[in-house]
Parts: sequence; structure tokens; C-alpha cells
Amino acid sequence: MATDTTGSSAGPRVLVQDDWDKWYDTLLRGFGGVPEAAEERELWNSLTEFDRSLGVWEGDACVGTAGAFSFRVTVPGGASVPAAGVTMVSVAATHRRRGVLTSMMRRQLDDVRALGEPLAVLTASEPAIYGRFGYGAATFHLNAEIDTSRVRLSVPPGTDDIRVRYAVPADVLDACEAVCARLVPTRPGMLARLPGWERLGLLDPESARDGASPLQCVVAERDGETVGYARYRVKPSWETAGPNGSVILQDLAALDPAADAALWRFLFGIDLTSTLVVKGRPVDDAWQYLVSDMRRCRPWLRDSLYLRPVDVGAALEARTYRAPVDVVFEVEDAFCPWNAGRWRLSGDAKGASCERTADAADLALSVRELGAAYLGGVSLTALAAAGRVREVRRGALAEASMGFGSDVAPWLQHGF
Ligand SMILES: CC(=O)SCCNC(=O)CCNC(=O)[C@H](O)C(C)(C)COP(=O)(O)OP(=O)(O)OC[C@H]1O[C@@H](n2cnc3c(N)ncnc32)[C@H](O)[C@@H]1OP(=O)(O)O
Repeated sequence: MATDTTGSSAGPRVLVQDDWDKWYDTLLRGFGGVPEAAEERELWNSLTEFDRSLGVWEGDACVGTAGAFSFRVTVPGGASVPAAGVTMVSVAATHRRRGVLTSMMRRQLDDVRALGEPLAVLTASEPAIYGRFGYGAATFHLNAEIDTSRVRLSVPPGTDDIRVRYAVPADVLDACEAVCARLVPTRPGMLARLPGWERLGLLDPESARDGASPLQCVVAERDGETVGYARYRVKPSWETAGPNGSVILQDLAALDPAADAALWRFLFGIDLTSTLVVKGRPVDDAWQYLVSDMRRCRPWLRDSLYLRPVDVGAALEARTYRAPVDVVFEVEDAFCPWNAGRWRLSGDAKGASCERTADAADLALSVRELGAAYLGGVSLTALAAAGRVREVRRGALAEASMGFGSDVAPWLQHGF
């Protein structure tokens, strides 16, 4: 990757430490200009990968920002694949719609390719921005607002063997991280933790609480071993008819069904509350199958991780396929033309090869659809029904769609 830090043209140039404050203030202003608490700002400064962060400057004024983190993302089959985590994208409102974002996306994807990362991933402030650059929505978040005064939870056998106890979040951080680390390989879309990122889960600025308590934490233990945890806030409310508080779940992880159910049972039962607000959960989260009344849980979905294959061949080879696939894809990729053309994918549950071919195409699609389907959460059949994938050889769609699917819903465990 280029490390030019001297460029004075309007093109993107690599960020240096001394410019970070100006660069970050440009980013904050792009998101409305509300200052961040010192601990949050300091955390993002420490996590910034300077050699892969870009700024666009006009004189000494920063007018564009874009960063990338060197993530590894779990793909179907359990491998952990290098992925650029695109982040901190903004363009000054004085310079919008002049191609500044496009110039940063161009430079960034060229750099990602040069680094040999097969994938780029991001979460989007607005879904309409990144499709043109080849990103497809690959994972979704389940959100809910559960009426815990009405909805009952039935728990599986073994739940009573779990002890749920309060803990200071920082005191049990290592044990919580160990739980997460065991879960990362089990679900496509999850990110392996980079050094320093564990602090994200402890961030607790007053500005983020909206009247709720500081972060609270419980751990689930079986025979003294930590098998899960939940971090949440409580927002009390006193009304004429009595207490009507809310529990706002930040994150929860558990190693088995009993530990998971014990944590949800705890959250459902916190005194003086009648609503459990749940955001950013996997779409197949187990609590849905334990509740007495799903309608009163008010579930809704939101797009979460957008994925772009930067090297189609390497990306398709990096994952496995739950049923045998032998299909030629005709890939359209206007923004990264090195991907365009025909690729033969041959794979199964053990491994895969994906090479350039002159053979006739079986399926035609753009790299954006390939990105959407890549983690197994969006089916190629569904995309074909929307006209986004075209079946050329009869039978190829069902074969590829079956192979690409994932039994476990892909999920991104936190934003970035
Ligand atoms: C991964 C992340 O960090 S997500 C965060 C993204 N940042 C934000 O939302 C902060 C606020 N918004 C901004 O800073 C800017 O408006 C940006 C970054 C979204 C766009 O920057 P710009 O420099 O204006 O984009 P640029 O001029 O390169 O636009 C390229 C194309 O995308 C389109 N586009 C840009 N932004 C949007 C949008 N929000 N919605 C729909 N289309 C958009 C443009 O219309 C243009 O289309 P065209 O090629 O057909 O003319």
C-alpha cells in the first residue's frame, strides 16, 4: 500500500498522527457535530490505523475522511478471513457531491487489493451510499421491544444449574472476552477481536445513556466457570399506574442454550421494569423460540454488515459450501474491473477452488449480489426472484443457492 503523506492535491492522502484531531473533527461534524466524551475520542484515536486512513485536504482544511481496520471475519466453514473494515467515512457538507467519497473509495479499494485482503466490510449510515462501490447487505440485525409484563419465557432443562451474579464490567472483562472468543468461529460475520477493541464494550459515556443507569453487568456461571454474560442499562420510569422502567440490552453472549436462557430470564425479570429493549441481535437469536407471544416482542430487522469481495477468486475459495457446488459465475464489477468476467467455483463442505474460466456462464450477477450472498444470510434464489441474479444454466441457481446458505444466521456482533 502507498504510504505517501505529502500529497497536497485534492486526492486522498494517508493520515499522520499530527493531523488526527482535525481529521476526526471533520468526521464528527459530518455526523452532526456533537462532541464525543473524552474516553470515546481517546479510544478511537488509539484504534485508528494511521497507515490505512485517508484524508482529503484543501490547504490545511480537512474535507474528507475514510479509515480502515485490519479485521478478520468468520466465513461459512469457520475460517477467519482478512477483511478491511471500512470506517469513519465523511465528506464536509461544503464539498458534498463533487466526487470526494468516490475518490476515497477508489484509493481505498486499490489499497485493499494491494494488501491482499479478499474482502472489504462496513456498516453504512445510509443504505443507499455503498451499493455503487460493490457492497451488498450481507447480515441483518434483529431488534425488539419486548413487553416483559405480558410475554413469558419458557427455559430449557439445565437453566436452573446456571448461577447469574452481578459483576463490575471491567472486573470480568477477561472472562467475557474469553466467551466471545469461543463464539467468533461459530457464526459467519463475526469479527475476531483486535487488541484494544475489548474496551469498546466498556465505553459508558453519560451522553450515551439517555437517562438510563451506568452500564451494569451479570455473568452466568456453571460450576464456577463463566459461560455467558450480559451488559445492559436500566431506565427507570414512574407513572400514575406504577413503575414502568425499561432494560436496555447492550450485549449478551452465552456458550450454550441453558446459559443463554438464564441470562434472558434474568433480563425479563428485573424488578420495576416492563420493557426489554433489544438491538443488534442475530436474526435467529434463541429467545424468539422461548417466548409466549412473539407479536408483543415487536421484532424488526435492520441491515447491518455490508460486504464487498475485493478479490472474487480468493473470497470464494476462503469459505466452504454446505452442499457441493460446481458453477460458473459471470461477475459484473464496474468499480473493480479485475473481478469482472467468468469464474468457476467448485466446492463443498471441505473446501473450494475458484478460478478464471472461458467456459460458458451458469449464473450472472454483480459483485454486489455476490457480497450479499457471501456469508450465507441472503439466498441467491431470493436475489434471482428480485431479478438481481440471472440463471443461465437450468439447475445452477438451486445448486449454488443451496451451497451458499448457512444454517447459522450471519451476524456482526458490534459496530465499528
Ligand atoms: C462506513 C461509514 O463510515 S458510513 C458513514 C458515511 N458518512 C456519512 O453518512 C456522513 C454524512 N455524509 C457524508 O459525509 C457524505 O454525504 C457522503 C460521504 C455520504 C458522500 O460523500 P460525497 O463526496 O458527497 O459523495 P460523492 O460525490 O463521491 O458521490 C458519489 C455518488 O454517490 C451518491 N451519493 C453520495 N451520498 C449519497 C447518499 N447519502 N445517498 C444516496 N446517494 C449518495 C452521489 O449522488 C453520487 O452519485 P452519482 O455518481 O450518481 O452522481
